Amino acid sequence: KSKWSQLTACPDGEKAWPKKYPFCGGVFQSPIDFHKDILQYDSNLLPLEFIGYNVPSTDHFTLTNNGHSVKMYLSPTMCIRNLPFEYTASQLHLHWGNRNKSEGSEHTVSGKHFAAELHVVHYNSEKYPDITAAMDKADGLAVLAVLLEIGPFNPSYEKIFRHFRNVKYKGEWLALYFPGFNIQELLPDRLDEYYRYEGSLTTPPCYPSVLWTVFRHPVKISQEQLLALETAMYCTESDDPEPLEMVDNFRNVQEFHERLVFISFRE
Ligand SMILES: NS(=O)(=O)c1c(F)c(F)c(S(=O)(=O)CCO)c(N[C@H]2CCc3ccccc32)c1F
Ligand SMILES: [Zn+2]
Repeated sequence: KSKWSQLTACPDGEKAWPKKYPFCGGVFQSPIDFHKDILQYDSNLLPLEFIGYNVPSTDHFTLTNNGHSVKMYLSPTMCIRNLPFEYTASQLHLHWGNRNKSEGSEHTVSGKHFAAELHVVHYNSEKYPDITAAMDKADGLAVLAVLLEIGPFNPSYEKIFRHFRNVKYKGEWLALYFPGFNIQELLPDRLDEYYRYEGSLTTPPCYPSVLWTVFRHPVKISQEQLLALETAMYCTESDDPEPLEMVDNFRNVQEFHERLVFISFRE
């Protein structure tokens, strides 16, 4: 990141994280780079099954800017099967770059960043009562990741992006009613093709508690939708005299020694 982007971006200081959050300097850290000599095909990796992702319009979602990402709380009726346990949805959020460098994904493939990345965070509701109890347990969380790249306008993503303009500043929140919205519209078509590995939260406290599923196929959003994401959000509060743009809110890839990433597809 250039000096300027560091100056204008949220003070991320990921190098300083381990001092305050020891797990950030520990093992099983995410994100990572997927490259061929750490990938291993696993025929037991089944397509994920989503329950309750087609949420009724009576449900509302809370969208909030927490100063380093925009997160949307999801309905607890949403869950995933076909993982070692049943995992219940908690929230979704995104990571992105900046207007001069639209390479803000967290995971990379053969060293290549994608434009942005969507994360849908779930917790193991079979073993833990809520995400707070689950988030520091080795089998506590499951995060679905979608790599985003530039292409045609994406009406499904627009259903959430158009509200981001109303939570521009840290601390702002919005209760949203979506007339019939299937969160699965945000995922790629091939739900059977994904990377799977055990990793961590990519933000402090970086607990090594995440079963990662990164879908192989990227989803396309338009240049304009991406630019709106890269320029609309601030990590500061609305009355802050020195506004800081929320850009480059992705963690750099972590060392991945003696570990394998399992893939559900044959290359
Ligand atoms: N990239 S990621 O998927 O690892 C990831 C984030 F990148 C991120 F920013 C957040 S957060 O909630 O916005 C801020 C930190 O809590 C979470 N939130 C998770 C972590 C802890 C927690 C507790 C309650 C609800 C959600 C979360 C997260 F899982
Ligand atoms: Zn994330």
